[in-house]
Formats: sequence, C-alpha cells, structure tokens
Amino acid sequence: MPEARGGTKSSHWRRCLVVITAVLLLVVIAVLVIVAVRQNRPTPPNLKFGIVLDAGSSHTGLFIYQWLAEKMNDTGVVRQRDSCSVKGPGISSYWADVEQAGLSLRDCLNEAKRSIPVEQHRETPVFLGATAGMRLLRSQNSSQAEKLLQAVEAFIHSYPFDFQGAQIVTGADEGAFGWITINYLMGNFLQDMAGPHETVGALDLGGASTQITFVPDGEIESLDNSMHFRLYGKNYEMYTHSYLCYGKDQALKMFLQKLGVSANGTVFNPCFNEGYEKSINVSNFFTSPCTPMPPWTTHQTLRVIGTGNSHQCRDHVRQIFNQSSCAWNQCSFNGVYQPHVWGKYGAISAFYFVMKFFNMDKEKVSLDEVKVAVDKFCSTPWDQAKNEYKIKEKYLSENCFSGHYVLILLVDGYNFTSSTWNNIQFMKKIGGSDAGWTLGYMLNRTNMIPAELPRPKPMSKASYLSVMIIFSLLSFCWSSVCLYSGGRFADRDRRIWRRDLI
Ligand SMILES: Nc1nc2c(ncn2[C@@H]2O[C@H](COP(=O)(O)OP(=O)(O)OP(=O)(O)O)[C@@H](O)[C@H]2O)c(=O)[nH]1
Ligand SMILES: [Ca+2]
Repeated sequence: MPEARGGTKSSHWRRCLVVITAVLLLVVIAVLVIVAVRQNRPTPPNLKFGIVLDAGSSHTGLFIYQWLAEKMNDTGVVRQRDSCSVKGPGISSYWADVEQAGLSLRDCLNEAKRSIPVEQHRETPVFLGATAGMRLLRSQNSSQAEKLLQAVEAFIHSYPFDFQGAQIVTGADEGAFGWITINYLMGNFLQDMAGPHETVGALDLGGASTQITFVPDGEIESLDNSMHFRLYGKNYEMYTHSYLCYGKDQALKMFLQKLGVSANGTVFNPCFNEGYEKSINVSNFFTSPCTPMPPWTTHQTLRVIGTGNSHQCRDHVRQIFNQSSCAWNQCSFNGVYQPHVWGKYGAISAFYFVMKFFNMDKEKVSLDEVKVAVDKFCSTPWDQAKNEYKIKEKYLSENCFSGHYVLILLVDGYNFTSSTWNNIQFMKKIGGSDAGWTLGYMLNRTNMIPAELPRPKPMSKASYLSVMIIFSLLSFCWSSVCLYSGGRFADRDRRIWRRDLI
C-alpha cells in the first residue's frame, strides 16, 4: 500500500509538471508572437517632404526638407534634401511690380517639383516667410506690402503643393526659429534630456536685420525680449532681440548717410578700399525707413570715393550704435536690454560670409587676429584686392565695412570680449542642412516638435534578436529538463510497478 500511495503522488507531481510546462510554453510562445508582430510591422520607407521659402531682404532661398513619417516627432530626423537660390533680389524689391515677385520664384518652384516625387506633391506643405525687407516695406506702405504678398501667394497656389500661405515673420520669431534650427540640428535637445547640456545661442546677420537669441544664465528683465518654449519635456526661457535696420546692407546705408558730403557731391569713404569709386543715385539709395533722405544733399548723384583708412572706418561705423543710455541693468546698444552673453553661439548668414572671406571662420582664431586681418584688407588698394580675390565685386568692395561692422556689432554691441570670442562658431551648415530660421519655422508650423518626450519606441533590431534567442534557448532548456525528469519518474514508476507485480 505505501508504494501505491507513492505511485499516486508521483503521477500527481507528473501532471503538475506537465501543466506548468505547458503554461510556461504558452506564455513563451505568446511573448514571442507579440514581440514578432510588433517588431515586424510593415514599415515601408514613408518619406515626407516640406518646403520653406525664405524671402529675405536681399534674396529668396527655397529649402526642401524630408523626414520619415513614423519618426516625425523625434528630434534630429528632419534633414534638408535640397535648396535653390532664387535669381534676383528679395521680393520686397518688386514693390512697384508685384507680379514679378511671384514670377521670380518660378525656377526654384519648378526645381522643387522635380525634386519631390509626383505622388507626394499634393501633401507637401509649402510655407513662405518674409523677413526684414518686407517688414520695412510694410512700415512704409502696408497696402503695397499686402498686395505683394497676395501676388506671391497667387503664384505659389498655381503649383500642385499644399501651400500654407505667405507671412511676414516677426523679428522675435526669426530669432527664435534660428535658435531652434541650430539646436535641433546639433542634437542639443536630445543631449539635454540625457543630462546637463547647454543650448547654443544664435546670431543671425541678414541684409536688413540682425537677431541675437540665447538662454541667459539669469532672469530676463524685459518681457518684450523673453520667449518661452517647452520642447521634448524641457522648458526654455530665451532672450531674443531683432534689430531692424542693423542687417549688413541697411547698416552700410546708415553709415554712408552719416558721412559728410562735399560741395561737389563727393563722399570720401574710409571703409572702401583706396582706388574704389562708385556713383550712387540718391533717390534710389536712401529709400528705406532706416535711411530717410539725408537733409544735406541737393545732389541727385553722389560720387563715393574709397580712402581705405581702417582706423577712421572703425570710428565711423561705431557712430551708428548709440551707447549713450540704458534704462535696464545692462544693454547692448540703442537702449535695448540684453543680459550678458555666456555659453556657446552659432553665428550664421552674413556673420559667416564675412568671417569666411577673412579666413577667420575657423576655431581658435583670436579676436586680435580678426582685427589684424580686417585692417590688412582695408589698407589693400582696390586694384590689388580685385586681383587677389575672385569674388562678386559688390561683396568685395563692401568687405572692409562688413569686417568692421561684424566686429563692432559683436564686441561693442553685444559685448563679446577677447575671452568670449572663441565661444562663437561661424557656421553655414550643420550636417548638410543650412543653419537658418526656416527649419525651425517648419518644425513649428507642422507641430513636429512635441512639448513632451515622445513615447519609447519598440525595441531595436539587435535587442529584438537577443530577446528571441534568449527566450528560445530558455524554453528549449526548460522543455528538455521537463522531458528528462518526466522520463526518470516514468522509469522509477515502471520499476516500482514491476516490483509490485513480482
Ligand atoms: N560677403 C558676402 N556677402 C553675402 C554673400 N551672400 C549673401 N551676402 C550678403 O549677406 C547679407 C545677408 O544675406 P542673407 O542672410 O541672405 O540676408 P537676407 O536673408 O536677404 O536678409 P534679412 O531679411 O535681413 O534676413 C546680405 O547683405 C547679402 O547681400 C556672400 O557670399 N558673401
Ligand atoms: Ca535672413
């Protein structure tokens, strides 16, 4: 009888073992199936596209971006696919013939049609953002600015894209979206999540305005200069200011306006190389609100003669910056509040063009070295400069002024010093995408930057394979152990049974 009880116990244990094994195997199989289904969901390369037209004061650029649809809310996935530089001046120059403004975009829009697959045209959003040139035109003649934008809109509507309209971007948005672009392309929002990592400030020098944007290391005193963003689960309080009229072209006009004119209509310009001369038509030249017609001239044409005097050039350029009053704890110039600059900066557009010309866009170049290079160029006679540098004559002739202007804006204006100069990185592109406000603008308009962190993704291919292999091995081992133990119990039972029979 005891043996019979032993036999019942062992068969009960065997049944339990079989049930446990079966349940475990079912669980393992269920897990494997779930993981396999999640992991192998069909993921065709679903490319999406977006177009932004940067209608600047001096020229228009078209940028085509692309991203994978399923990754649109991740940081750093949108990349520039293509870009096209519109021939001719900025759209605001067409104020007297607004139809031409739209037509000027034709070649680039056609190029965009060729670059983006036909089946994607209808769902590709197109944005046009106009900056300081249109801000100036609006301040002079708002109905003309409106007509111009409407003409441009009508033209873009004739294309098969999903056009979202033409807008004049505010100076604050221009600064903020430039900051977002730079930090997005540098991957700073991602790194920020992993630990303490500062964002990079943005310095943009255009033709008609310039922007400075950064996250200060203290409170922002002036609400007008403060912007709040919540990106990927983190709050950013940034300082931004856009100086209308302080773009490179308008600043040159303000500077020329401050130079005296002789009785015969000659202007001696220390910021043009010696031997350089040009005539300017007064009524065509002093047209913007930045430079109302100067009271001192009765001449229709002025003869501007370069004297190439770097020292005098510097003194005259300083005069367009008013440092006399500040109603805040600290200011940049013209009484504008600005917290002290700290951390790293990306300097784009004309900051880059000018520093590149002087070969001073490299890291570790000191402020003194830049000053020396600018002085050297300013004292180069015009004929020699033309032989040495094979670039557009307009840019070459303005580079002595531009060099001084960039230095004075950054040092006297924004208060960078010899020791903080190396925190500025002069840049054009970041990993193949142009550094400008357009990408940040598109990310914002398409809600592609979430306020909160995106939910974690299903595991990577490597982790998936590891899980599959580990689970398979475990289930194999477990089954083998069970079968082996089951066999041993069966043998023992058989032996007991045989003994009972004997
Ligand atoms: N030296 C030099 N200057 C350039 C070059 N390309 C453009 N510029 C000038 O640099 C300045 C800034 O150019 P952009 O950034 O395109 O200016 P923008 O966007 O038209 O002007 P905003 O509306 O004020 O932003 C303008 O004065 C241009 O004429 C270049 O290759 N070399
Ligand atoms: Ca610009």
